[in-house]
Amino acid sequence: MNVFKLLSHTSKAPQTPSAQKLPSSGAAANPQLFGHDEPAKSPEDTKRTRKRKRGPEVNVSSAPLPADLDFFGVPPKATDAEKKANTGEKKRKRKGGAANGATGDLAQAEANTESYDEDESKRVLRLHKLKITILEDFKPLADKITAEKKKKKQKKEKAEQPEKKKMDAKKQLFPQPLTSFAQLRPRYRISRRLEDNLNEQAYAMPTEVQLGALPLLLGSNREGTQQAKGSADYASGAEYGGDIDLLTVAPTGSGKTIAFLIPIIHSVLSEKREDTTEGPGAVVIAPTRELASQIVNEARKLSKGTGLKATLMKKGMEVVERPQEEPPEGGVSMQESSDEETDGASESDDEIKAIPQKKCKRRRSERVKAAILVATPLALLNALKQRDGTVAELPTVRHLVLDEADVLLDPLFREQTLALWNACSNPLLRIGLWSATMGSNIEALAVNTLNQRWSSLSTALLPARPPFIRLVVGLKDSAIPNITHQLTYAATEQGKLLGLRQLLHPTAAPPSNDVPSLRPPFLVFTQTIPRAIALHSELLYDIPPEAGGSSRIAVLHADLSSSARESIMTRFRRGEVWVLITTDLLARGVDFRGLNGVVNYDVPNSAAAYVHRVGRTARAGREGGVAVTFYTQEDIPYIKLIANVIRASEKLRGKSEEEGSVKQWLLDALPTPTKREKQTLKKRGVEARRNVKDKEGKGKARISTKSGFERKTENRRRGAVVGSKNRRRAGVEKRTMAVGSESEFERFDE
Ligand SMILES: Nc1ncnc2c1ncn2[C@@H]1O[C@H](COP(=O)(O)OP(=O)(O)OP(=O)(O)O)[C@@H](O)[C@H]1O
Repeated sequence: MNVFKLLSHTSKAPQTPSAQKLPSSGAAANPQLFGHDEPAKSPEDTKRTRKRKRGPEVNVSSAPLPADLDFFGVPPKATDAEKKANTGEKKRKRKGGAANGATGDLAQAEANTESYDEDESKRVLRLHKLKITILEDFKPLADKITAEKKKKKQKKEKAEQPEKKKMDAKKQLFPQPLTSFAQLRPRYRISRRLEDNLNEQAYAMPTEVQLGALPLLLGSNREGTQQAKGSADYASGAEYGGDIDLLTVAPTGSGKTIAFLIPIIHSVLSEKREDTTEGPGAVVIAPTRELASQIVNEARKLSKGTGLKATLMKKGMEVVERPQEEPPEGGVSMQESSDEETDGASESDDEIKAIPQKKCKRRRSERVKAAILVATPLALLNALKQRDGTVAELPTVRHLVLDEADVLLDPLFREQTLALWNACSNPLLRIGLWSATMGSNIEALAVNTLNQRWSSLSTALLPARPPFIRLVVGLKDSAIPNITHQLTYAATEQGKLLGLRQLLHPTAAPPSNDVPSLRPPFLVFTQTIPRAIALHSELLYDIPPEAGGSSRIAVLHADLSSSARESIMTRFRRGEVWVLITTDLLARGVDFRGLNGVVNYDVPNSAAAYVHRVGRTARAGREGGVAVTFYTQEDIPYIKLIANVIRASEKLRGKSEEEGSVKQWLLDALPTPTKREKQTLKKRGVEARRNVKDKEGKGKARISTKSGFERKTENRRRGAVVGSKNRRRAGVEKRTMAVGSESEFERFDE
């Protein structure tokens, strides 16, 4: 019997394994999460139907749509404007292709790229659940601070500022949406190589975040600017010409990486800075080495053949000119320690290790010559730290991107990240903060930091201060709607192990009506490194040798060497490893395209952590991703945080309260954690699981460190010894029975 059948809460109707479409079965025809069941209207259509209702709620798993509305399986119908632009491009290619940046071609293409009018832009943005707001607009203020002689006038104007700020603070923007990648070159004049490199990825259409962020970051277009000037109410954002600071909150797996890389590459290429030995033009910070290296790969694919280089910050690299120095007495070499990067997980504090001094002799360092540098915060900070403890400046950096900005500005990394932000001393620095989750405190911190930086600059010679804009896709801080969630009460640690084994051996317990099947490859998350290691040894022999045995299961955590981490990542990506047990090290940003599911063996320590962990599956619009979360008695005080996220995600999918997996009675029954409890949980995780063993060496939260196979073999051996003893004893007994009956009771004492 499937013991979890009665205890599980699952969010989706049953599916037989054969009927189930899995993320591993390939890319989705449409990577968008919202609004792709409605075609984009051509500008002409819009004129005909000015007023329209909002698009219907998206139901990703809905029944087949009528042919004229089924835009899921086929590329979207191009608007007339796009068709013309595409035809123009094709004609140009047929002619043999003009030189890169040929203005005649571009002018032609540009002329063919009609823009959406105000109503249509608003409709498309709303349909795709994009909300773009100006958090701080300094333009009117900065325009007025022009010269000394206007001081008197300034005083009066300053008095009006608060009112102005208030009015501007909530201003919404409706930029021209980017509904096809073919619009990039004619509208924003991106380089031919960049366009070709993007085309090589064969993305059918932009995702929601790309649809909104690329027009904002790539700047103005002729029509957009005219519209912006022509209408007082219509704010397209084009007047900022791409010169903005941007905070983006968009779902996991929605393609944020290329949304920030394309504008960076375009900008660096436009600057045509020949000498990259002065320092990088753009820096991207990510919380883990795995994510940083993935971003570098993406950047390299997009910048292939452009002459622009992207590099991962590694041990021994120099970013700025520093005098060759011996490490301080008994101290730690910054260069050496930079490789011991943290993972953003609760145990990361333990991971910054001291290196014995004899290892600290600094080699002659390699100087970074790349235009785009991708690094983890500690690695870059260590490379910038000078002997006197100060941090060297990076004046060449014009673009700073904080990927997973909320964790980078969380107390764990905050100091390091802010130090790097401040080290980017170029007054024209533009910042991008990107994540799938963003607390309001992070937003406030970003605004504060921007204000402080601006007030420390001598602004007289600077252009107007750029606005700080926020782009939100979908529902903020929620899990993507195309995942099937399963919240399972396992009561105890043993219950969790049993549950995981049932997932590993689906034939032993065929998927019931309530429990979706979880096919490898999948990730298993634990709270700490020791628990990941223990769970790995427990399950090591669970996969039969015919299927590859112990080589199919691996553990990845921050205590492993970087080469071991890299090798496990490669084996998992290649499909050689099927089940990867890990900590929150892999919870954020890491993109395993065909990952079928995620198991939260230990409950994540915040709602945001849940959103990121489960977001490793069902990426780029793929269907069939499953997220299983086991909870025990110890988790009950906190599980409501997770139940709420699941409820919100199901609502986004169009499920009613009755259809959803998390029922109202469960939410009513679960306690609501206090603010303090939430903070403690985030910092330390569930206390009972911190110590693997209690005083008696057992512990409720203990995962046996012996594999099931080893234990079985041991038990069998022990059984055989006992059996042979018993048999021997039985023989002796028989003989002694014959001698005297009192000997019969002696056995009971043994
Ligand atoms: N327009 C697109 N069409 C199809 N796939 C896309 C598109 N853009 C990006 N992708 C793919 O989507 C996947 C996820 O992209 P990416 O890693 O950038 O997501 P993300 O938004 O940064 O996610 P996370 O929040 O988890 O970091 C990648 O495999 C990427 O190649």
